[in-house]
Amino acid sequence: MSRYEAVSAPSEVVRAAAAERLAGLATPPGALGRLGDLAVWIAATQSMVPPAPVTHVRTVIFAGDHGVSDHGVSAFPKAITPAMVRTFLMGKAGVSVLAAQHGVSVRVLDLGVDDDLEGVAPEVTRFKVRRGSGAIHLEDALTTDETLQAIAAGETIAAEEIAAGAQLLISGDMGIGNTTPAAALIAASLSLPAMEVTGRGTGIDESALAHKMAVVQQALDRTRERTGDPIDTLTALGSADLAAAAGFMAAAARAGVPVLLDGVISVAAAVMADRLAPGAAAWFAAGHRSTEPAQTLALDKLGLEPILDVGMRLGEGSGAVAAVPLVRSAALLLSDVALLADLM
Ligand SMILES: Cc1cc2ncn([C@H]3O[C@H](COP(=O)(O)O)[C@@H](O)[C@H]3O)c2cc1C
Ligand SMILES: O=C(O)c1cccnc1
Repeated sequence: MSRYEAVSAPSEVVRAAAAERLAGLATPPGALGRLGDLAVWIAATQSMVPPAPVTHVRTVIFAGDHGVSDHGVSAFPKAITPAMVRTFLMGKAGVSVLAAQHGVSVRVLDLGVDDDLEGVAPEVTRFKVRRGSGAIHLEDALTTDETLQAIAAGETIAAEEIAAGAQLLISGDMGIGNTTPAAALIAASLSLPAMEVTGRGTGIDESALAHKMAVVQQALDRTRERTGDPIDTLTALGSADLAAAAGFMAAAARAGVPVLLDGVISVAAAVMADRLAPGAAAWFAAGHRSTEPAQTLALDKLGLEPILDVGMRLGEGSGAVAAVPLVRSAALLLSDVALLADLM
């Protein structure tokens, strides 16, 4: 199936040329630290040395509800999900404020919110697959057809964002309960037990955390035979919003457009994208480290070191958007700092 075709990495020749330019800048070797690595990565993804300024950054928030949210895994009720979709549309969410400050566009899409979102613009629900997903410890999240529909939606959305000029894409999330399927997808993909991946999400207490771990473990035990395949894994343990985010990232990588990852939901989608399109992770950078344990475990597996580590655990794409100024600075340093050889 073509969906599982490997993705070629950013050009090694360009990467080497970018590394050579970095080494020749009028700075001591290594003095730019991780900004230097980031600059080399951006240049390689652009296939351009020096890299172009990263002006067009676009965020897509994939919204959806999760059957598990009725089973004591979150500190909040699922009615928050449609309320937050309306808040993104008003430009008043956490990510909205950061994105406005940094000149990043935000588009929110309802893939599976358990509400008909009456009165919102039709383009918000254009890709809706269903209302809510199955409670993954008891039943599959989706049917196979729904998973394929959601992945295809994500691919279309990526193509639209790229056609609109995106040089860097961010996937954000909104959906009460979504840290549970995100942890389950990461556990299934990395062969880890629930105990290692499950975190507090919106801030559950000790006893709710023990219960959430049991829910994740039950979901893993229920589906163990089917998680060798990424589409089956998304059907069993994911959701429409997570499958669409995975399709979005896989399509970005195939198109040669870099993606800046956010917290545990975004990184779970990235793990799935790298399974759907092996090698896709070479097109991803990690915006920040979330407090969710699964996110760090998955970033290690993908070989990614987060840019920021400031204790954020919001989701929505916020940690990635907060890192955008550093990505921009990295590209600009590699293009605009003098070469030491030109000074002497
Ligand atoms: C007001 C509010 C705004 C949010 N924005 C993102 N999330 C984040 O928290 C939720 C995931 O955590 P859990 O799995 O514990 O429910 C998701 O909605 C995620 O997008 C929010 C959560 C709340 C309550
Ligand atoms: O890691 C995240 O992005 C996250 C953590 C908790 C709740 N929502 C999102």
